[in-house]
Amino acid sequence: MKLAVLLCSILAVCHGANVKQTRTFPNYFVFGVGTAAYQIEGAWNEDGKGENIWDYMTHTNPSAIADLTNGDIACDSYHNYKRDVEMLRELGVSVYRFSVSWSRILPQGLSNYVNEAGIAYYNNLINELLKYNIQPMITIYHWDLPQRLQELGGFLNPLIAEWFEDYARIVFRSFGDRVKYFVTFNEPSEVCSGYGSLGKAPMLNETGFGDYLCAKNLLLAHARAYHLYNNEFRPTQGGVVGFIVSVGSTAPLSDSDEDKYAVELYAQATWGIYADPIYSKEGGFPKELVERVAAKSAAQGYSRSRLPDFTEEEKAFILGTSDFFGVNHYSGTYVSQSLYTSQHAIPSSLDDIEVGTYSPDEWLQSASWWFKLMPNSVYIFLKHIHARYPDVRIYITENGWSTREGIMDDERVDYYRSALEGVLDAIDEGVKVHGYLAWSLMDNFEWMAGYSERFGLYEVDYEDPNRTRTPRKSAFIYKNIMKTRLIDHEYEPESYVMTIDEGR
Ligand SMILES: C[C@H]1O[C@@H](Oc2ccc([N+](=O)[O-])cc2)[C@H](O)[C@@H](O)[C@H]1O
Repeated sequence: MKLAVLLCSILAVCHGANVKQTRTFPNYFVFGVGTAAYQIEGAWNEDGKGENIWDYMTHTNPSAIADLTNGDIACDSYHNYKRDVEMLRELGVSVYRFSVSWSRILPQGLSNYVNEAGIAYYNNLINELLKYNIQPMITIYHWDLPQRLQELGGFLNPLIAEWFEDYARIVFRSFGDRVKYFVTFNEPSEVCSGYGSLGKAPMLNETGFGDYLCAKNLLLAHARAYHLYNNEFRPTQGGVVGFIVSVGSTAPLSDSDEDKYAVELYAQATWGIYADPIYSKEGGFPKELVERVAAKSAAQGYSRSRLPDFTEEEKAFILGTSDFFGVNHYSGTYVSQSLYTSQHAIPSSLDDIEVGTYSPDEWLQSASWWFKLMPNSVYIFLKHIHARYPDVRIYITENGWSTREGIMDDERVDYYRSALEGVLDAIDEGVKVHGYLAWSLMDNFEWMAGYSERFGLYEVDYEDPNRTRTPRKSAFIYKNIMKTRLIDHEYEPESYVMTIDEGR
């Protein structure tokens, strides 16, 4: 036992190195990393790829992005995918989550024309991964809708469910013989924020309408793809299909019943709206949210609720359509009814529930304005999901920390160590967490923040035409955690030269 750990056990007061150090991750637990197509691929118009809503938005409205950049080249993974797989081997991950670009596969979004060069690119990547025993996890949709479909209304058009089903069929048919983990949608809240705010493409800003309509259509699209897999592909391919929700951690600002209820309302409005229809016992949108939006809509003079509800048939069609709960987690906040101010956009979902949030100044600020470190946040959100849906199998599909440029990223090292302690704490208490995928394999195009925020285990040099990737300190630390299956707070890399371990 190392000296610091020994002292810790004697004093029983630990900071960083602590008595839990020997806890190991269970055998069933998988580790990996994630990326997304628009954020890394580049080659925005190469080999027949069609335009998507991020191409369109960044080209027609460059000032929407903090540093006026775009994903035209990004990490150039379209040409560098073999180096990406080499990095995965260096790290020793067992799962790589990446997304496929709808408009690289179907340039116009619709299934009449398949771009074989796009299919070939993903086949090459998948085959390279499997050569080294790395399991691919495909996200079918990570925010990059073909522009043509946006011109037809995008997620505001109920036909999106059919368009998505057709696209998913091509993905399952092309890759499902080798890929056993699929995710239909990454973070519906962020997809739909593109229809209810200026925060994401296509920046429609139909607040309190567009986001709700998108939620309904997206859930129906997801369910169609899930049933399609069940009926046509699962019998021969035998994989799993999940859905990824972004869940922040929350705590009531005070012990009052109002603030405890505010936690519930906030959960309903920010993630229950997407998760309850699939994972709850009864299905459908969360009850109080439905009531509140209906009441607010009536008070605002609308003759029907701005939240279009499901029919009973639709509820049944969506309920249970996920084989696991994929969760992306970053920030946390205190919530309270007393913090609500009527300065929220009206109408909007936060105005509908009349709840406000607060993150103390003492919480460490990441490089992303929206992301402060709430103490114990990973444990808190895992317990919250478990309490809401006790039987569900959870995979943390994204978690990480943003910094500016620099290789010695001790903040990120501390972040990963304490996040993974939170995972172990939750597992100890019966939460069914089966995997953890760090965000991200490498720095990439961080949506509205461009390249100004960095989430990578590997730093990417955007000045270099080859987009050289260099491992950060956190890459060595995460590698050691995956290799030993425990969190050694004392571990320091012997050198900062990355190699591939035998057998990887
Ligand atoms: C850094 C990754 O963020 C994911 O999306 C978000 C965005 C905003 C929040 N939030 O809590 O405010 C959480 C997650 C996204 O899926 C991924 O692509 C990365 O950009």
